[in-house]
Amino acid sequence: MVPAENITRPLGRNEVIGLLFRLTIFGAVTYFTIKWMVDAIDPTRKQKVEAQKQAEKLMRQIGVKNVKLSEYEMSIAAHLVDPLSMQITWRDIAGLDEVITELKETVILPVQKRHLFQGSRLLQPPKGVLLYGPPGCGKTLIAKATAKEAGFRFINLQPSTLTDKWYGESQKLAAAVFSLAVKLQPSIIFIDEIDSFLRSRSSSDHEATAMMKAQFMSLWDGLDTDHHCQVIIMGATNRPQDLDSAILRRMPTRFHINQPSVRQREQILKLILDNENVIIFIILY
Ligand SMILES: Nc1ncnc2c1ncn2[C@@H]1O[C@H](COP(=O)(O)OP(=O)(O)OP(=O)(O)O)[C@@H](O)[C@H]1O
Repeated sequence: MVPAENITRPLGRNEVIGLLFRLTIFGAVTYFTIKWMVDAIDPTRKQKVEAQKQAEKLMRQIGVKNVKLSEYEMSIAAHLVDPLSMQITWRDIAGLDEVITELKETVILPVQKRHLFQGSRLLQPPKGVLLYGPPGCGKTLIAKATAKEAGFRFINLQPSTLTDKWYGESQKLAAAVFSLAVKLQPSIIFIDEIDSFLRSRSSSDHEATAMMKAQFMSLWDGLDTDHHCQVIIMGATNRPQDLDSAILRRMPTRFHINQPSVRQREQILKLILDNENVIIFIILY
């Protein structure tokens, strides 16, 4: 039997410290055990670690220092394109001079010569640019050359990057796309086949997909309200008719990259064959 005086006796100072110490140790062990278990059962853990390493490498390569990134931003940063590896310039595109001139005037100049355009709300660079037209006609080429020539950071966003099976994770990744682009500005978020990701909303959409689309649009609006923000979303699609009308509204600057005409084909062939040793055989009958 416990003597009555031991039950009611207040704890001494050393006992309180000992108890707190044991509780702290217990809490820490529990926390790390649960964290280890969650990591062990997460099949995407390895991918995340790889993405983090890739992101750190790319950030060093593009010379970004003293920018602290969250875990989600790191996942997105793995899709940054190293400008040194990006070789495409305007000179690598043939037959699209008009599109290039318009892109320079409406997208690049307002960012590069910001001080000249500051007073006007109408002359601000667009927050959304859409390149549309049949496959293989140079949309991706134009997006890469724009980033290279303008000196923008280029986030090549694969829609699959944003899909995560854990509830709420996709929204955090979508938010990270924008916060990362703002941290690295001036930057271009390029979404190839944007229709597959931001197609017209329908009642058959999964709840998580619908929420992500809505969040993506509200984050996009956030860019629009901040006139000093130098982030441009550039989308490319073969099927503009499938895009959500709310997305189309956010991409007021659109370029139709159509199939090249005969003259344009000639220019493309000339460019491609420029550095090749071509022997032309003329067979005379
Ligand atoms: N105007 C052009 N000048 C030079 N090369 C071109 C041009 N258009 C297309 N090409 C060539 O075709 C290839 C495919 O172009 P690109 O990937 O930009 O097409 P796309 O429109 O983005 O296609 P998709 O819709 O299938 O993604 C390029 O890598 C390039 O070699």
